[in-house]
Amino acid sequence: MLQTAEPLHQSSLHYAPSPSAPISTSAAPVVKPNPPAMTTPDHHHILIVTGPAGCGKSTVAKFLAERYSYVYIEGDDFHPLSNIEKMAANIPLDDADRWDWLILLRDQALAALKQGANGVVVTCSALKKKYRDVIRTARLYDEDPNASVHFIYLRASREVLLARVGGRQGHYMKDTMVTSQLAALEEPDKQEVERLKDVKIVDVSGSPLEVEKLAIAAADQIMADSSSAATR
Ligand SMILES: Nc1ncnc2c1ncn2[C@@H]1O[C@H](COP(=O)(O)OP(=O)(O)O)[C@@H](O)[C@H]1O
Ligand SMILES: O=C(O)[C@H](O)[C@@H](O)[C@H](O)[C@H](O)COP(=O)(O)O
Repeated sequence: MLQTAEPLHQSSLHYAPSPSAPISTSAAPVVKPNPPAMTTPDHHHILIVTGPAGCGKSTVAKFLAERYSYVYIEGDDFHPLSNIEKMAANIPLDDADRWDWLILLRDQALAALKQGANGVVVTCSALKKKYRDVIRTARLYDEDPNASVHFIYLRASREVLLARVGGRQGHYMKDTMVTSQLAALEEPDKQEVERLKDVKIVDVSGSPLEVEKLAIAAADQIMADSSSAATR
């Protein structure tokens, strides 16, 4: 469901059930996962699943939210109607269209933690570094000293994006938008990854099951790093 930007209310959040089976597509075999390695109850992670349209943000984020019993926030649900109309008309958003949306997603994640969520998974393309920086400001507004923002960037080729956006039914974002998404994209570079240490890059060219495994590895690493930092 799409909704215009509005303050957080319970119905806009998706509380995931306890960790259980992976979310599977009809094509993917259902394989029992190993139990989550660690869910670090003392740490409240905000996992932002990023990348251009069609890379698999919603698929991966739903899966992670279920696995770790985190709240799932679908970024597309928080666009103002004007943004949806633009994208549906094949007009790329610009910076001015995105700022309020990014701030809203940041605040929705913080509000979910304040309401008692263990952690939060948010989908947000966050195509440019300055957009990720807006979300990074969460720590300035956060009352919880154990909360932290992490980005899981889903890397995919143009061909993969085109195939996945093209294969998706009923979404306002059409494959004609992939070119503008890639033009705007600033992949997290070495400096951002090594200096800020809050980005994990996941290759999403494989099958849903392969991607699930890589996403779990990235999230488990985030949680392990937080635990070891806390004990230092
Ligand atoms: N690893 C994968 N392999 C094949 N298809 C995938 C994979 N991940 C997602 N998809 C499919 O690709 C389409 C786009 O995925 P979606 O999660 O909606 O991406 P995004 O949220 O980044 O736009 C959906 O139809 C989804 O089922
Ligand atoms: O699922 C998708 O296809 C994308 O998430 C898509 O809906 C769009 O990329 C973003 O919602 C915001 O737009 P920008 O990526 O242009 O900021």
